[in-house]
Amino acid sequence: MAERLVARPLTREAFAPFGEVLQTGGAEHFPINAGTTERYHALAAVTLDGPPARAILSIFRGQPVTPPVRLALLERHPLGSQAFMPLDRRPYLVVVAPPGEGFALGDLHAFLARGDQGVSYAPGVWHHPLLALEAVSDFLVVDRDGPGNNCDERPLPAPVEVVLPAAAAGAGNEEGPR
Ligand SMILES: NC(=O)N[C@@H](O)C(=O)O
Ligand code: NI
Repeated sequence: MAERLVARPLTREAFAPFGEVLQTGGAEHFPINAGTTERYHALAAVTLDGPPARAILSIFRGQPVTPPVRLALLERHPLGSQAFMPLDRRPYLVVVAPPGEGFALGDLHAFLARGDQGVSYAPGVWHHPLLALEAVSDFLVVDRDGPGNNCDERPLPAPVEVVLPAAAAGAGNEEGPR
């Protein structure tokens, strides 16, 4: 019998122990380009620790998962942050646990992210690899490329199933607060 983990809506406050939420709502912003563009500034910083490395931008094309989603492992990137921004503006799942040498099932948190929200995992934060929902979905990913081991995987102590709260199941892509 798998442990049930209910996903809750992603908010900056709830995600703060794990990193930043990339969204326009609540962000510092100002007009640029003679007022033709609004800059939502410094939503997150890119962290590159360890040996000299570079920040790179990639696109991850994720196959969708169908809740209830059964998890078997988490991973972490001890030497750098990793950010995901949905390009198809579909909701997706984020599962995290605080940084540290390990984690217990009680340390896991699941979030349902809207299609207008990205996340940036702080270095060392345990997280599940990309969990797209509904359809094949592209994500812009910003993370560290360089020497040193920057990906540790750790099996869960027991199977976990992530379920969507009925209320959030229809979250879809409606925009967050602006
Ligand atoms: N391994 C890899 O590039 N992807 C994972 O880090 C992930 O978080 O999806
Ligand atoms: Ni990762």
